[in-house]
Order: sequence, then C-alpha cells, then structure tokens
Amino acid sequence: MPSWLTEWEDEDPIEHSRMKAIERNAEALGVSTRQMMESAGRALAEEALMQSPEQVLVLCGRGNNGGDGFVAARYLARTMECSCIYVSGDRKGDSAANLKALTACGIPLHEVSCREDISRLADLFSSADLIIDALLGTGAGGNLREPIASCVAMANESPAYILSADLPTPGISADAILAFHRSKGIATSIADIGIPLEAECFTGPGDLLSIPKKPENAHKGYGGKVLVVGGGPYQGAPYLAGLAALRAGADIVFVASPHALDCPDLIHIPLPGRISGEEICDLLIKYAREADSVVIGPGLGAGSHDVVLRVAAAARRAVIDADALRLPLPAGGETIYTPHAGEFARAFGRDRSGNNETDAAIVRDACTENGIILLKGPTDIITDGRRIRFNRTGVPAMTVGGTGDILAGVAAALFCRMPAFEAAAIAAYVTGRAGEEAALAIGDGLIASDLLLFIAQILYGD
Ligand SMILES: NC(=O)C1=CN([C@@H]2O[C@H](COP(=O)(O)OP(=O)(O)OC[C@H]3O[C@@H](n4cnc5c(N)ncnc54)[C@H](O)[C@@H]3O)[C@@H](O)[C@H]2O)[C@H](O)CC1
Ligand SMILES: [K+]
Repeated sequence: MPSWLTEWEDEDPIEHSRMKAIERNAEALGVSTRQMMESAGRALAEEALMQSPEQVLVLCGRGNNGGDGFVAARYLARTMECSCIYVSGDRKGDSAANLKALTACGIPLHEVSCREDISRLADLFSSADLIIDALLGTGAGGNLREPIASCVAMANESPAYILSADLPTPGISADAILAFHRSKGIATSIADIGIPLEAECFTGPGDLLSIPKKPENAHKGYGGKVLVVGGGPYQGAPYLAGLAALRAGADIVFVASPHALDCPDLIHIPLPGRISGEEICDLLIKYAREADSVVIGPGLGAGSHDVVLRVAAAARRAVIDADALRLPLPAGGETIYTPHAGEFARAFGRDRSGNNETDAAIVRDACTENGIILLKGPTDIITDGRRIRFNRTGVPAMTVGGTGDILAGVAAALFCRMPAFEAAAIAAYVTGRAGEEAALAIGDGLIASDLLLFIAQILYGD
C-alpha cells in the first residue's frame, strides 16, 4: 500500500451515508459485501469470546446488521451454547444467505414477529450471560417497531452483558459496541473488516450515492441554473462547460461569451470581444446573482481580471477555472477552484511535486476560507482544507483540449445541489469515467465533446 495512504484519516465518527458509500466503493474494488459481513461477524464472535461467556443469545434484525449476527452465531456455535432470535420477514442477499448457513449449524433458532413471540422466549434472555445486539445498525430509522422494541426491553431487563454490533440498537443498554471499519459516533472498539483504505480516500461509484435524487414532482429549475462566463480566444470552451453542466443535471445554462455558437440547448449572452468595462460587468453580475452556480474561466483568455473578480464575488457558488485562476484569487460565496498543475502554481504559488502524499498536504494547506481545490493531474486531489479525496479515473487521451471545460461544467451543475467538496469529488470521478467510456467507444482519437455522451449515464444511469 502506498506510504501516503497510511497517513490517511477521514472524519471520525463517520456519517452512515458515507459508510454506505465506502462499502460500495469497496465492492467496486473487489471486496464483496459478503466478505465484509463475514469479517464483521467473526470479529463480533471474537469480541464476545473475550468476555468468556457460557451462554450467548444473538438477537438479529432483518437487515445486514442481523446478517453480522448470524455470522457471529455460526462462529460461536462451534465453541459454546448459543441460540439466536431473529426477526421474521423478507431478508435478502448476504443476510438471507447467512441465516441459511446458520440454519445448517443446528443451533436453536427462534423466528419472532410480535411481542408475544418474545415473551414466550423470556427464559433465553434470563439464562444468557452475554447478548449480541445485531438488531439494528446504520439502517435504523424512526421509532422502534415490534418485535424489535420488545427485544430491546427484554435485553435491557436481563442480567446479560450486551455487545452491540456496529452501533447500539436505539434504546438498548449496550455494555460494549464493536464498530465495523470506523466508529459511527459511539464505539468501545473498532474491527477492521477488510475494507481497503482506497475505498475511503479514492472516489468511486459509492460517492454517487450522495447525489440528491430528483423528486418525481421536481419543478423546472430544480436541477439548477448555471452561468458560464468565458470564451474569447477559445470560443468553444464555455460551450463545452455549458453542455457538460446540462448533461450533469443543470436545468438552465447561460453562456456569456463573445462568440455565438449554434448550441440550441444553451442560452447565449453576447459579449463584446473583450470581457471588460462597467456595462459588461454589471450585466454579468446581474446574471451571476440569479444563477445557482457560476463557472468563470473556460476559454477566457487574458480577459479583464477585475471583471472576473467582481462577477465571482456576486456568485453564491463559483467554479473558477482556466484563465480566471490568477492572483488576486477570485472568490464566490463558496468556491471550487479547478487548476491543473500550472494554474495551481500561478494562482496558489505552489508547485505540484508529483508525489501524492506531498501534494495532498500542499493542496490542503493552499485552501482558502470557503474555497476548495480540485487539483487536476494523473491523480486528481480534492480537498476542503481538512478532508482529502483522490480521483484516479480517466485516460491519457484526456489530455486533449476541452476536458477541463467539461469537468468545470459538471462541477458547476452538481454544485447547484451539493456541497462543494462532494460536488468536486464526484465531478472529477464522473469526468474521468466519461473519458474511460469514450476511449473504449472511440479509441485514442477522442475529443472533449465525446465525454458529453457518457456523463448522464455514469451519474444517473444505475
Ligand atoms: N452494507 C455492507 O456492505 C455491510 C454492512 N454491514 C452491517 O450492515 C448494517 C447496515 O445494514 P442495513 O441492512 O442497511 O440496515 P440495518 O441492518 O441496520 O436495518 C435495516 C432493517 O431494519 C429495519 N428497521 C429500520 N429501522 C427500524 C425500526 N426503527 N424499528 C424496526 N425495524 C427497523 C428496516 O426495515 C430494515 O429491514 C451495518 O450497521 C453493519 O452492521 C456489515 O457489517 C458490513 C458490510
Ligand atoms: K446493533
């Protein structure tokens, strides 16, 4: 494992949604949920054995937390008296498979569906000296429903030592909590369940889970209104960014540029040859204030930096790209900076070393208040000054001009509906993945606009 990965630390305690994303990333890296559950259940059994119990009762819910319990019971059944109470109902995947495996072990299994079923099993609670709480984990929600509520009450009334799997079922008086991979906010110990650190610090398909789902009754504009300010010597750049923003879910995209290109999906705001002067500035500020996010820079050339600074300042959310990345640094209410190595040196006064560990620290230190940096390269580095994420999707063919414009547009669209750090990380992941798909479909002759064909599918396809 690269040395700089061992330095990795992510925010502790971890959000449940972030844990789901990491598990999904681990799957994509080849570690199956079945492997994770087996590791979790085995760790749970070993933690229970450290209490030298004589009689163990395992309480299993209907989800994957229950699955952990089935695995633990299977290990414990080999060395001691162990019985299992499990909530009836449709269970699927790894949890169902582990219930089936446990059934083959011949330990006493009790299926319960109501409070009366639990009352009939009162002896199991009173005779156990250790109870494993595998009722609810990160999937818990709302008030406890039966028969889980009665399980919790009976467990709390029993004299047994209670060991909770991953996190305590709400209301249970746990004596110990064995969290899996990372603490969920309260843990007495943490078990490594084989999730590679890359699942946590590299972007992956799990990161897409944090994209807000568009409600059925979404109104026009839900996806966000994006303004792109650019064009000048490179007339196509702002249009690539604009189309990428649409493909990434923006509803309305304005392109303020001196050149009118025939893009019926984009709304063109005509500008004079050079983006400068009070009149232009006022016009752009008006549009910037009305936009949910503003991209400034694609193809801009050496436009008037004064205008760039003022338009950015009028933006609630700004993506500062390409020629806008120069000192003094433009900033919106919140800002995503998307420099490549040269622009990073110019705008932030630091040189990328090429070593991910060194660069991660350099970029993290360069972050500004309310500004996050997506430093593009063979491995992109995304940081908000505290968290760091790496992205290694993409192909060498993406060095073709315009892919940075695509990235800026995708980031701006996601920024309309997500926090800056997550929007930038996902934009890097999706743009690289689109490049991979384009290279598969088209080969080395891919051009930036080919990526547009794949962005929506990667973002919203599953
Ligand atoms: N996903 C993985 O790769 C791994 C997960 N691990 C363990 O799985 C749980 C999270 O599992 P999940 O199925 O998402 O949720 P739960 O098992 O916590 O519960 C869902 C289950 O419970 C029902 N439910 C929810 N709230 C209530 C309530 N208030 N009253 C009654 N019933 C409720 C809901 O309907 C579902 O049926 C995680 O914590 C880990 O323990 C593995 O450890 C590793 C791999
Ligand atoms: K639990």
